[in-house]
Amino acid sequence: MTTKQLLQVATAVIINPDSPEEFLLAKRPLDRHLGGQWEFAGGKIEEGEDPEHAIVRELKEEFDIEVEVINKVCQHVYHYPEVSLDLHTFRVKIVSGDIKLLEHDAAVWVSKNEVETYLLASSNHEILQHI
Ligand SMILES: Nc1nc2c([nH]c(=O)n2[C@@H]2O[C@H](COP(=O)(O)OP(=O)(O)OP(=O)(O)O)[C@@H](O)[C@H]2O)c(=O)[nH]1
Repeated sequence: MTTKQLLQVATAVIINPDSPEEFLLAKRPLDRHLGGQWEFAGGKIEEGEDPEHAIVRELKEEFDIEVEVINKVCQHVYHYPEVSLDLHTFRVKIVSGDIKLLEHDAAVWVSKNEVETYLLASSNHEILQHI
Protein backbone atom coordinates (compact mmCIF):
# COMPACT_ATOMS: atom_id res chain seq x y z
CA MET A 1 0.00 0.00 0.00
CA THR A 2 1.32 3.47 -0.83
CA THR A 3 0.80 6.37 1.54
CA LYS A 4 -0.40 9.55 -0.12
CA GLN A 5 1.86 12.53 0.47
CA LEU A 6 0.55 15.26 2.77
CA LEU A 7 1.36 18.52 0.98
CA GLN A 8 2.15 21.43 3.33
CA VAL A 9 0.44 24.62 2.15
CA ALA A 10 0.33 28.15 3.63
CA THR A 11 -2.73 30.32 2.93
CA ALA A 12 -3.66 33.88 3.86
CA VAL A 13 -6.73 35.78 4.96
CA ILE A 14 -5.57 39.20 3.73
CA ILE A 15 -7.42 42.01 5.46
CA ASN A 16 -8.69 44.86 3.26
CA PRO A 17 -6.83 47.97 4.53
CA ASP A 18 -9.85 50.16 3.59
CA SER A 19 -12.54 47.88 5.05
CA PRO A 20 -11.24 45.55 7.76
CA GLU A 21 -14.24 43.18 7.72
CA GLU A 22 -13.35 42.26 4.12
CA PHE A 23 -10.65 39.85 2.96
CA LEU A 24 -9.19 38.80 -0.37
CA LEU A 25 -10.27 35.86 -2.52
CA ALA A 26 -8.17 35.08 -5.60
CA LYS A 27 -9.16 33.07 -8.67
CA ARG A 28 -6.84 30.20 -9.63
CA PRO A 29 -5.74 30.04 -13.28
CA LEU A 30 -7.71 27.52 -15.34
CA ASP A 31 -4.67 25.36 -16.15
CA ARG A 32 -3.79 24.71 -12.47
CA HIS A 33 -5.10 22.29 -9.83
CA LEU A 34 -8.58 23.60 -8.85
CA GLY A 35 -8.44 25.92 -11.87
CA GLY A 36 -11.14 28.60 -11.94
CA GLN A 37 -11.94 28.15 -8.26
CA TRP A 38 -11.44 30.88 -5.66
CA GLU A 39 -8.82 30.52 -2.95
CA PHE A 40 -7.06 32.21 -0.10
CA ALA A 41 -3.77 33.16 -1.73
CA GLY A 42 -0.65 31.24 -0.78
CA GLY A 43 1.20 28.15 -1.86
CA LYS A 44 3.41 25.23 -0.98
CA ILE A 45 5.67 25.47 2.04
CA GLU A 46 9.24 24.61 1.05
CA GLU A 47 11.24 21.88 2.77
CA GLY A 48 12.36 23.17 6.18
CA GLU A 49 10.56 26.50 5.75
CA ASP A 50 8.54 28.06 8.56
CA PRO A 51 4.83 28.35 7.52
CA GLU A 52 4.74 32.06 8.47
CA HIS A 53 7.80 32.71 6.34
CA ALA A 54 6.17 30.79 3.49
CA ILE A 55 3.04 32.94 3.47
CA VAL A 56 5.07 36.17 3.47
CA ARG A 57 7.18 34.84 0.56
CA GLU A 58 4.18 33.60 -1.44
CA LEU A 59 2.28 36.89 -1.17
CA LYS A 60 5.34 38.79 -2.38
CA GLU A 61 5.60 36.40 -5.36
CA GLU A 62 1.89 36.40 -6.20
CA PHE A 63 0.92 40.05 -5.59
CA ASP A 64 4.18 41.97 -4.99
CA ILE A 65 3.02 43.03 -1.53
CA GLU A 66 4.80 43.00 1.82
CA VAL A 67 2.65 41.60 4.61
CA GLU A 68 2.84 41.13 8.34
CA VAL A 69 1.26 38.11 10.02
CA ILE A 70 -1.38 39.14 12.60
CA ASN A 71 -2.21 35.67 13.89
CA LYS A 72 -2.80 32.06 12.95
CA VAL A 73 -6.40 31.42 11.89
CA CYS A 74 -6.35 27.61 11.80
CA GLN A 75 -4.60 24.52 10.54
CA HIS A 76 -6.50 21.63 8.97
CA VAL A 77 -6.03 18.61 6.76
CA TYR A 78 -8.15 18.12 3.63
CA HIS A 79 -8.16 15.12 1.32
CA TYR A 80 -8.81 15.46 -2.39
CA PRO A 81 -8.75 12.15 -4.32
CA GLU A 82 -5.50 13.25 -5.99
CA VAL A 83 -3.75 15.01 -3.11
CA SER A 84 -3.93 15.49 0.64
CA LEU A 85 -3.25 18.95 1.99
CA ASP A 86 -2.18 20.27 5.37
CA LEU A 87 -3.33 23.90 5.21
CA HIS A 88 -1.82 26.48 7.57
CA THR A 89 -3.85 29.69 7.44
CA PHE A 90 -2.76 33.11 8.70
CA ARG A 91 -4.52 36.45 9.00
CA VAL A 92 -2.23 39.08 7.50
CA LYS A 93 -2.17 42.82 6.91
CA ILE A 94 -0.54 44.61 3.99
CA VAL A 95 2.36 46.80 5.10
CA SER A 96 3.43 47.99 1.65
CA GLY A 97 2.63 47.66 -2.03
CA ASP A 98 -0.49 47.56 -4.17
CA ILE A 99 -1.87 44.20 -5.28
CA LYS A 100 -0.66 43.15 -8.74
CA LEU A 101 -2.12 39.96 -10.18
CA LEU A 102 1.12 38.16 -11.07
CA GLU A 103 -0.27 34.59 -10.81
CA HIS A 104 -4.07 34.79 -10.47
CA ASP A 105 -6.83 35.49 -12.99
CA ALA A 106 -8.74 37.82 -10.64
CA ALA A 107 -9.05 38.94 -7.03
CA VAL A 108 -11.91 40.42 -5.01
CA TRP A 109 -12.43 41.83 -1.55
CA VAL A 110 -15.37 40.06 0.09
CA SER A 111 -17.10 39.99 3.44
CA LYS A 112 -17.88 36.63 5.00
CA ASN A 113 -21.51 36.65 3.89
CA GLU A 114 -20.54 37.36 0.27
CA VAL A 115 -18.26 34.32 -0.04
CA GLU A 116 -21.08 31.95 -0.98
CA THR A 117 -21.48 33.70 -4.33
CA TYR A 118 -17.97 32.48 -5.33
CA LEU A 119 -16.96 28.91 -6.14
CA LEU A 120 -14.57 28.49 -3.23
CA ALA A 121 -12.19 25.49 -3.23
CA SER A 122 -13.88 22.92 -0.98
CA SER A 123 -10.66 22.53 1.02
CA ASN A 124 -11.20 26.12 2.16
CA HIS A 125 -14.67 25.83 3.68
CA GLU A 126 -13.17 24.93 7.05
CA ILE A 127 -11.22 28.20 7.07
CA LEU A 128 -14.46 30.20 6.84
CA GLN A 129 -15.55 28.73 10.16
CA HIS A 130 -12.57 30.46 11.81
CA ILE A 131 -12.77 33.92 10.26
N1 LIG B 1 -2.63 28.70 -2.63
C1 LIG B 1 -3.65 27.96 -2.25
N2 LIG B 1 -3.64 26.64 -2.55
C2 LIG B 1 -4.71 25.93 -2.16
C3 LIG B 1 -5.81 26.49 -1.45
N3 LIG B 1 -6.73 25.52 -1.20
C4 LIG B 1 -6.22 24.38 -1.74
O1 LIG B 1 -6.77 23.27 -1.75
N4 LIG B 1 -5.00 24.62 -2.33
C5 LIG B 1 -4.16 23.64 -3.01
O2 LIG B 1 -2.87 23.64 -2.41
C6 LIG B 1 -1.89 23.25 -3.37
C7 LIG B 1 -0.72 24.19 -3.38
O3 LIG B 1 -1.07 25.45 -3.85
P1 LIG B 1 -0.35 26.21 -5.11
O4 LIG B 1 -0.53 25.46 -6.37
O5 LIG B 1 -0.92 27.60 -5.03
O6 LIG B 1 1.17 26.22 -4.69
P2 LIG B 1 2.40 26.98 -5.37
O7 LIG B 1 2.00 28.41 -5.69
O8 LIG B 1 3.56 26.78 -4.45
O9 LIG B 1 2.53 26.16 -6.72
P3 LIG B 1 3.70 25.89 -7.74
O10 LIG B 1 4.96 25.65 -6.95
O11 LIG B 1 3.23 24.67 -8.47
O12 LIG B 1 3.75 27.11 -8.62
C8 LIG B 1 -2.61 23.16 -4.71
O13 LIG B 1 -2.92 21.80 -4.96
C9 LIG B 1 -3.89 23.94 -4.46
O14 LIG B 1 -4.92 23.50 -5.31
C10 LIG B 1 -5.80 27.86 -1.16
O15 LIG B 1 -6.72 28.43 -0.55
N5 LIG B 1 -4.70 28.55 -1.57
